[in-house]
Amino acid sequence: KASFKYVNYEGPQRDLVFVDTITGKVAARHPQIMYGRSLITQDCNQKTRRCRSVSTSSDTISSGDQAIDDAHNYAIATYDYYLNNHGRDSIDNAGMTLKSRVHYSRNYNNAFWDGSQMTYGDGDGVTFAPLSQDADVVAHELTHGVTERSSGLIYQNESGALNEAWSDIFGAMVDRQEGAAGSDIWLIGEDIYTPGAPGDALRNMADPASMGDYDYYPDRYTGSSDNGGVHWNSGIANLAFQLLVDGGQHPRNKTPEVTVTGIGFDDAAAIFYAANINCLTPSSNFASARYCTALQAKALFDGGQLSSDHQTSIHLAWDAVGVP
Ligand SMILES: Cc1cccc(C(=O)O)c1OC(=O)C1CC1
Ligand SMILES: [Zn+2]
Repeated sequence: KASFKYVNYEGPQRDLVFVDTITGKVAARHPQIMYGRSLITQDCNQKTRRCRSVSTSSDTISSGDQAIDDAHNYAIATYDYYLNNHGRDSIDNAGMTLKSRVHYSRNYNNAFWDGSQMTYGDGDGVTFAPLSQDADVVAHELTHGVTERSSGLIYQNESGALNEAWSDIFGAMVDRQEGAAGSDIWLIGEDIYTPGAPGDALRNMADPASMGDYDYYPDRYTGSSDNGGVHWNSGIANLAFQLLVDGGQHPRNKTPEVTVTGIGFDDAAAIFYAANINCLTPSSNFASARYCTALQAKALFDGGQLSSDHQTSIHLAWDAVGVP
């Protein structure tokens, strides 16, 4: 049976979307509300101020500068991902203009969301190539904006690791939409990290420890570096998401051995998106993430058999990474 319920997302336009309660996917959007992408992409020309606008096109561009084109075009891809899969109209769910700045500073090995825009360095050519040149990086930065406007997860310690993980998770989902397949989906920054050394990545969601990150809650980092390990402990939630999608066991044989039944990309992403906008709060920790993802599985799939199967998989995925 296919039943529909309309979900009234918050936001000035009060978007109305119809969610299929069996699949959890957006089935239809309110016909009267117009959706239009709005973008501004700027070239900072290796400076950090007075960047000049190079495009305000709502469609893809080909300026000849790959850093500019990728920042602009991957922002469009990320906007489309959130609208088509989750019924969200931009970062604020009210059509906010997506602002990006590229060629920021000199040899800048960084990309960041600053509360109102995405900014990408060119990298130093050794550690990083220009950082907008990977779809998962652009979607990662834009998702920091989504998280800031929804759960507001504080960027330190456990809430900060969840903030980072949600950005990697939706970065992977957009990478997949743009053509990544198989294990490449789970590599973060693979197109821009160490351009001279193929095959590595900034992070690996399916085996975080292979890139030096944490993959098991009892072993988590509890120091103060990296804002309390936000880019390191994110591996714990990243791995939980990958196991929820694909099924299987922890890649480094933890005891007790846990085997997860996968539920696929669409349902896992719907549940994690709903947790961010409906349940997680600024100070949520890993235990809250377990609670919220299980709760949203029940809410999205209406408490039926599919819902209980999904809840079982969610609990096993968090068990597998040692989250209580
Ligand atoms: C390269 C970099 C440095 C510091 C913070 C971030 C950050 O945005 O958290 C960052 O970008 C990423 O992690 C994106 C995913 C590759
Ligand atoms: Zn980040």
